[in-house]
Amino acid sequence: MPTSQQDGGGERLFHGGAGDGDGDGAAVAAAARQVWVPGPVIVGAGPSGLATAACLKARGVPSLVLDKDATVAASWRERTYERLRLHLPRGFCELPLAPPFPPGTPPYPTRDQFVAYLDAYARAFAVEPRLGSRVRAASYDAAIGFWRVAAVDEAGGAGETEFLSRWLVVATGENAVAAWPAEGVGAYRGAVMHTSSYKRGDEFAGKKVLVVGCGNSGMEVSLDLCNNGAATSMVVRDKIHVLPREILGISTFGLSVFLLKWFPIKWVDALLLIFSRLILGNIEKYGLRRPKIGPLQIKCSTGKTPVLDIGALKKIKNGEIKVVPAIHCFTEDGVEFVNGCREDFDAVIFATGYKSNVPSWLKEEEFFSESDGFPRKAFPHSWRGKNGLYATGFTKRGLQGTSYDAAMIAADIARRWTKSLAGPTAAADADHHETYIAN
Ligand SMILES: Cc1cc2nc3c(=O)[nH]c(=O)nc-3n(C[C@H](O)[C@H](O)[C@H](O)COP(=O)(O)OP(=O)(O)OC[C@H]3O[C@@H](n4cnc5c(N)ncnc54)[C@H](O)[C@@H]3O)c2cc1C
Ligand SMILES: NC(=O)C1=CN([C@@H]2O[C@H](COP(=O)(O)OP(=O)(O)OC[C@H]3O[C@@H](n4cnc5c(N)ncnc54)[C@H](OP(=O)(O)O)[C@@H]3O)[C@@H](O)[C@H]2O)C=CC1
Ligand SMILES: O=C(O)C(=O)Cc1c[nH]c2ccccc12
Repeated sequence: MPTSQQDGGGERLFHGGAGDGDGDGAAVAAAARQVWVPGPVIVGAGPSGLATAACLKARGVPSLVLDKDATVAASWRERTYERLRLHLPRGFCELPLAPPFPPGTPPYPTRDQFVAYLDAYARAFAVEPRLGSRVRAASYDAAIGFWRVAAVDEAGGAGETEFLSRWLVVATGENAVAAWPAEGVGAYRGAVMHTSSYKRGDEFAGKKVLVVGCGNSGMEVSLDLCNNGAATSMVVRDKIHVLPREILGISTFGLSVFLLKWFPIKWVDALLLIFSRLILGNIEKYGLRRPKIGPLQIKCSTGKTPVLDIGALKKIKNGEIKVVPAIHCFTEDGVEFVNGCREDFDAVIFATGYKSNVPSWLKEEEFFSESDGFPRKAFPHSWRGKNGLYATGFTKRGLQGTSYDAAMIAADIARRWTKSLAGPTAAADADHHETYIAN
């Protein structure tokens, strides 16, 4: 953690880098509380932030990781349900430079196993984020060539600190905040929650529950509710692709990655759909209409993930999970669907996805879009902006995208770091190079 020394009215601090112990360098300006960070500031201590810090560390670059929550990987620890497992095989979910999951880990690790993996990863690279530090605002100060990152101490004690750094890595994730339908729930009086708060189904035993949305969250939460004795309905308002998680004993994802090395995406999609039909049957008769475009093509062009079925489909087929159409409006005790039918529900669980929170704190609109909070450039160009701004974990490619970003960002910053140590002329050359590449 940083050292601090009182100097006149203001506090001047120096941060020695994550896990590097107390700092020993010069301080910067004399505002209320400012900390100069020699390496990059990374906002977010999820898989993306941890992987970037680890890759930087491996190249000898210190960094400061900030997270608003009290633990690393809080999205996984706090905002997922208990029975969640990774839906991609563990080999596709490992972070860079780390040994594989420990022996005995199942092919699809549980949430707790993944959290333990992330804890061990942070420990192995001695990444020690400054936790409970919520970034309220960040902006580039062109006059001094530094990012000003204002972070609030969530516990209240330390107030607000402004971190100053040459480099800012945005690692707050694609799933930073729950997305709710703009219409709200009107006069509805039952229980309402989002899947990010859903933990387990036992509190819903014997209740009538409506799950709104049929992505992987909607499907898996519906299955969990059903397994816990809730009478479950799931809103399917549009076309969706449901694929078996495995085909002929091979993970559908792994098989796709392999086939894509040899065949065009359209052929691979066609093959996936043939196998899905053979394994899952005709799912259209259960209200699950397939889009015309194939699942991988949709994933690539929009980022929308196909459902990888872990058992919900069986429950849909046997009627335990009831597929219902879009909601027209909420009533006091339930909903009216677009087909005019009304039904009462004890609880409504929104499985309506997530949003980036970047526009709420990053004062920059050239690289990040203010409308969706994602980099304007898509993978594989989404990792670097201008003036030392980087983004990791915004590729819509899961943890594999995270690993790619982390490696690219660390290599790029390490090159500039080395030049900055070599002196101002070399550092200016590095910046010139950045402009050249970016344009
Ligand atoms: C339920 C679920 C299951 C998934 N399963 C898989 C899978 O099996 N395989 C796969 O490859 N991908 C999967 N993904 C997609 C993706 O890999 C994960 O969402 C992953 O956690 C993304 O990591 P991240 O670090 O980018 O974001 P997060 O894990 O969300 O981390 C972001 C961090 O930023 C912090 N933060 C946010 N705002 C601020 C702020 N203003 N100041 C300070 N800190 C802030 C948050 O507290 C959080 O700790 C899944 C996603 C979800 C939602
Ligand atoms: N085991 C695992 O590894 C799991 C992984 N995940 C991953 O987490 C990420 C987020 O998934 P998820 O939370 O499912 O979010 P998604 O964004 O993937 O899905 C949201 C769903 O909600 C629907 N929806 C949105 N608004 C409404 C509305 N007003 N009425 C009805 N339906 C609505 C969408 O339908 P439409 O298409 O019509 O907009 C879509 O089907 C994904 O990457 C997913 O793969 C999630 C759960 C488990
Ligand atoms: O969980 C997710 O949504 C992911 O991003 C993982 C993922 C990346 N590419 C895919 C293709 C099909 C299914 C899941 C994924």
